[in-house]
Amino acid sequence: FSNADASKTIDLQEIASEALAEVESMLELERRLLTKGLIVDRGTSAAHMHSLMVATDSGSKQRDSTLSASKILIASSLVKAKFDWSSDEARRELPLISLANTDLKSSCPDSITCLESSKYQSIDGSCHNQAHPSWGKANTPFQRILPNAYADATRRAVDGSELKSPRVITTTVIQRASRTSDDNTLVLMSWGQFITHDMTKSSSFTSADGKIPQCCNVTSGEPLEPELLHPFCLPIDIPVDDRFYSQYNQTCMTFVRTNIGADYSCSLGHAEQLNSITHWLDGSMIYGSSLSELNNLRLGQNGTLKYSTTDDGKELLPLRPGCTSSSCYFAGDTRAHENPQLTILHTLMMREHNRIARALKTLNPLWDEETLFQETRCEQAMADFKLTSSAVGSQYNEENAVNPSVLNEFAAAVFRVGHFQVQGNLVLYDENNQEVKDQSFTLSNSFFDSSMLPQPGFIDNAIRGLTKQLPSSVDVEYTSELTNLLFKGSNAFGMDLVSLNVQRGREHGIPDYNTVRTFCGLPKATSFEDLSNEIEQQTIDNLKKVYNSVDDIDLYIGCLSESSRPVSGSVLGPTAVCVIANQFSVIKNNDRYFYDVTNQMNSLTTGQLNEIKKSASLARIMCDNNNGDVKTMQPNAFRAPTSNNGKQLCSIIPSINLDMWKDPKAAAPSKAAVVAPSFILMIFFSVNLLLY
Ligand code: HEM
Repeated sequence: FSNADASKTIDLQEIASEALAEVESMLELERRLLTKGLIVDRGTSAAHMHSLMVATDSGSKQRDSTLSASKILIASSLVKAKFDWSSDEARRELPLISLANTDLKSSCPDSITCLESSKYQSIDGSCHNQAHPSWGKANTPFQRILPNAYADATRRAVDGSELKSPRVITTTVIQRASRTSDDNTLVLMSWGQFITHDMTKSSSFTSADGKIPQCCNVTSGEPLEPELLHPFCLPIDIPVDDRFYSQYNQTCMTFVRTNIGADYSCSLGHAEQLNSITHWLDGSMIYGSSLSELNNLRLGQNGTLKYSTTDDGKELLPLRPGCTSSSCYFAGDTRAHENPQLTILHTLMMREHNRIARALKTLNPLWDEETLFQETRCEQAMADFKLTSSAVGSQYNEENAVNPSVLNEFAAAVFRVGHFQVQGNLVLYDENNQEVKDQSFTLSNSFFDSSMLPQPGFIDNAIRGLTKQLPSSVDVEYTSELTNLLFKGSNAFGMDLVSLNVQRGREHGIPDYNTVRTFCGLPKATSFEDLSNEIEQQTIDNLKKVYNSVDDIDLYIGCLSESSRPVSGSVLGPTAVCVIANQFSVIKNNDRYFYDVTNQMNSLTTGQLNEIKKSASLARIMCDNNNGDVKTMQPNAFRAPTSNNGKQLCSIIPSINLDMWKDPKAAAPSKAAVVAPSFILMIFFSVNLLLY
């Protein structure tokens, strides 16, 4: 090793055996906890709903990956300790130690082989880049802009002490929501969530039978005794005098760590959290991230997706067989029914897919089911979401491509700032723009409840609400529906999303705000006062109460605090804009299947590309796929209807001319008719977020 003490030697096999034994004893502890019932079971309300958000269908695969990575991680720590390496030395030296000749070899991820270059992108996101087939694949690790900031199991304050409980950060820094945006509509928020669910899902560790460990004593509301704590638990302390939870005697909020994965190089080194869905903007929330999910969603007729119907024949998402709960719909992402607006977006996209599949069938009657499905999968999303791209499209160069994976800083901290836009009360409007009082609802009463969707008028009234109601506007102001009542179900209290976000960032070892801010080109702050250009004084005063040093601020909290002074033309501050722009640029520029790439065998024709750029819009999707009563829409649905974005009749909002996809040979798709299979989801949104 380049810097190791040559007098020290290590027996790697011995270390491997020690690591295997340590994981075995962890599993033994888990078995004992399970027999005591320390798992989150159905019906335990907030914790159960949270587990729906963070558990995954591929749980057992992820569990195996986590256990394997844990063995490698433990072995790495043992080697680091033996050589007395600093974190920097360990980061440099450990990846040089191969595990090929040890018992840990079987813990390394299997390598992936690709078919010859494929016309359609794979459903699990693999093989976009033949030389790096795992890039962007589901169940592979996040990447990072900056090295992780672990002290031990989480991040600590710079003086080595424990950081204050995330709940104390919430109650000190976060204020009650009171202000709304002037010019955006609530669909901007919902779209942000929809895009998130295309790109990232940090799934929590589950037991062998797919259940999330319970990390608090559910009877007393207190922390569990240490010997009863599952090794993947990292519960959040709630102070006894908490302004809300004290009335329910809750001093503990359950929290389970994210699954991890090892590097494909099969060497020692740190582990990284896994993204359990494809990293690409490929519509995985519509189509799933695995073949089994996709097969379960396809109808197998004319390229369409499965659906259920209302009494009057309107298509809704398909229903899980035998389901009796209030959230029985399924889509490509398990979080689809987390709130009714999100379920509506999923419904619109499923309808749009089926609308396009039927239109392509009419245009090209000889296309078989598979061709219709694949062409629609590509075409639908491209047509649905107009991206800002150059008029001449872009070029993909495989040799220069870099890893496009989702950034851990983005997923575990920065993009979560979108939560501030959430409204606690959702207002629905009828065709006369009058509130429909008996259908308007609060978020806390509708988490994972999509039973309203089949009600007459509900979807159309909700579409009008989404495109009329204004999102909450101010950074450190949150609705209490999220900070006290998240996933409350029928209980009196729920969880706190801000605490979960802060804890998730620390658990993922996300660097502090000042470090990332400096990476983004802002001056490094040496005192809290140095933040005054980006953060309001009142917020700085509150930050000082909960952080000892300006180098301790959680990235998510720093980015939230910044957005009271957004960069010109954006709703976000400079650090958030920098990380988000970095993320979308890396995903777009390294995707062979991106819709506007013009130099691939499967690229769109110029005519098709122009058609999409000219005419694709969310307004059009809403016009085409509502229940029949939405007759007008502002052309830019993300912006409030104003004089230069006034409501128009749906009939005059531009729509894509699908004749461009007519296959001249009719019997089989010609190259010209093969649509570059990439999705256009994000820039539509991110441009709004960054620039508006
Ligand atoms: C009603 C609206 C929303 C609710 C109830 C909600 C709730 C949640 C919850 C419970 C988590 C997981 C927390 C954890 O345990 O780590 C989460 C994660 C996340 N949310 Fe939201 N969210 C909403 C809207 C949004 C919006 C509008 C955005 C962005 C514009 C967003 C971005 C994210 C991101 C990036 C993650 C991390 C995803 C991952 O990697 O797992 N969310 N959200």
